[in-house]
Amino acid sequence: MSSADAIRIDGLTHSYGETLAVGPIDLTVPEGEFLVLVGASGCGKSTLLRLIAGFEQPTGGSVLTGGAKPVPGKGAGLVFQQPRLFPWKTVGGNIELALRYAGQTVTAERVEELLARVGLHDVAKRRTWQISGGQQQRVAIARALAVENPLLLLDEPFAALDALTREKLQEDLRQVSAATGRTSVFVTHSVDEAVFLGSRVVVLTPRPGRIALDLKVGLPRSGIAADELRGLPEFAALRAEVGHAIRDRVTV
Ligand SMILES: Nc1ncnc2c1ncn2[C@@H]1O[C@H](COP(=O)(O)OP(=O)(O)OP(=O)(O)O)[C@@H](O)[C@H]1O
Repeated sequence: MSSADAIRIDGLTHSYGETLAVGPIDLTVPEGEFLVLVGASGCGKSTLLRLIAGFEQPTGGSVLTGGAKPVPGKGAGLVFQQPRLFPWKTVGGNIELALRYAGQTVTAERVEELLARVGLHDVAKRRTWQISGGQQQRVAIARALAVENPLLLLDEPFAALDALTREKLQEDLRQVSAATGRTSVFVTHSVDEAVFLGSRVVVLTPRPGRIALDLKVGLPRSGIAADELRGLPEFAALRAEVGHAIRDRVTV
């Protein structure tokens, strides 16, 4: 494993009972990459993410993050489809908990700085139910960034949001990613989202999930407006390539 590899997956398989859900998969993710896993429903994207987070143990092969076996709850910042904030805490209180859990110094400045990073201002004292769903998901991302682990794992974090909010969060996450350089693995069903966010897109086959396409996305990572990016001919070409790779393998 090169020291610059954030994730290394070798001969990975995962079965639920008799059913092979994932693999075999070999995949190496260098530091700083924004990897998007995309594929049809049930192809094993979430399983693969849970294996990288250490929540599940592989039934075959190995997963290493930062050169070691992932430790559940410690190895990465995690964001799920639902924000999963603590409703009895304020917005700031939720960030404080994450900082404390990560063994970091808790200051009001640090909390504000993390919230500002995801575009939130003056909400630290509010209750989580006093902010919108999109804002709650921003808090969840800020909480994941509070963990100073370089790995960020996101499982369809924008799937439950309306289209406009989703686009705004995609745009902001792209900027956060460019600014922090965190190695990220992002799971989605959306081809558009995959190409918009990823520096690399991996398409999985229907179960068992194997790598059908592993594509480097050479689009600019910063300094370009979302509309301009989506309007590039290269964007359309990548979208078509990823879309074909998914459709070619799905029988309906
Ligand atoms: N805990 C479990 N026990 C048994 N089978 C499971 C379990 N979790 C997932 N599976 C099965 O493994 C396969 C992969 O599931 P997984 O949730 O990883 O896919 P996915 O690509 O993330 O799906 P979706 O996009 O619909 O969320 C599916 O067939 C699913 O039914």
